[in-house]
Amino acid sequence: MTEKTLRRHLTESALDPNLIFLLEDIASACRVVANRIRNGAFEGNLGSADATNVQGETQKTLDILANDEFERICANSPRLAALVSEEVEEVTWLKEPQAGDYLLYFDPLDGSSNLDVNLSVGSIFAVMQVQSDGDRNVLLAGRKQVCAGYALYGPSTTFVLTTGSEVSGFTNERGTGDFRLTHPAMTVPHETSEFAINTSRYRYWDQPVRRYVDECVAGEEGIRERAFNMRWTASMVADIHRILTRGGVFLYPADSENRAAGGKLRLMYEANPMAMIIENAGGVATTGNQPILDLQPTGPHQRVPVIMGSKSEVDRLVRYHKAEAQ
Ligand SMILES: O=P(O)(O)OC[C@H]1O[C@](O)(COP(=O)(O)O)[C@@H](O)[C@@H]1O
Ligand SMILES: [Mg+2]
Ligand SMILES: [Mg+2]
Repeated sequence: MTEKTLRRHLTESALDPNLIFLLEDIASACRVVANRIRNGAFEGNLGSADATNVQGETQKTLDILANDEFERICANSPRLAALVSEEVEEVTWLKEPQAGDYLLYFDPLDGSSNLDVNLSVGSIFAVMQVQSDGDRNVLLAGRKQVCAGYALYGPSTTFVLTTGSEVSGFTNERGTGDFRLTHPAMTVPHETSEFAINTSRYRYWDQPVRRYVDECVAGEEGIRERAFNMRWTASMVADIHRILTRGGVFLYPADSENRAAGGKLRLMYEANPMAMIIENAGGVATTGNQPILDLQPTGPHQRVPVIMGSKSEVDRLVRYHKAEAQ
């Protein structure tokens, strides 16, 4: 472990000072959200709010509070032009956009069904840039992300960030409140014997996903000739953090039940940021048929199929999808 704080890590980088400003605001928002979650039971903030979001999902009180904290804190950033949040239908414009201004995409609270049972949740974010003066197009492909990250509110609060190449993990220190670099240069091992998928959806799956999972479950007797383990936390942040730490493959594929909606997870503030992190850590992120980061978005709340993690397993899943398509 190094003594380096997130602030030092950012100020020693070659990043635009306005982006550093924004990233420090995002980290502050995550710190505040962590406290709101920790004190949720005392402040009467567990449970559902009397509202649904743009995806028709019941909002938790903390979904709304977390969104408000992100908005309140990040609105300070002088070159932040717009916010795209899971919890807000319309894009929130903060200023007249100028080329190079920043666009923040975020899922303020991910895995919020875990809140009431005191399991891990997180926040996910990505930053892109306005392409030209006056351009209000926020539907940019994930390859244009200038940075992406997440906070995991688990036994400790962890902040994971990539600004282009390396993926760095910071742990929030009680007392000082600093995020300290505890996991430099995180990498996803290429090989793994662990998969993550909600297996209660087996009846809806397409053949390539069934084939893959059936072969894993067959263990030593099957064609994989080894035992596989399965983990599913129902919080993408927690599952991806485990995969960044010890490898694995995460699947929320298109299936017969969610296909009409495009999938389950949202492209702009779930799939894209996690895909950038996984790719920069040496993993692979795909819909099954194409790299997530190459998708041309069609809407700010678009849903997509997601398969990401250790290269050898994701490559295998892509092969199974190709074989099915032939
Ligand atoms: O309940 P399911 O179908 O297993 O879905 C779990 C998935 O849904 C999500 O909770 C969606 O995120 P939100 O809580 O932000 O809506 C992911 O984090 C997770 O991977
Ligand atoms: Mg989410
Ligand atoms: Mg959410």
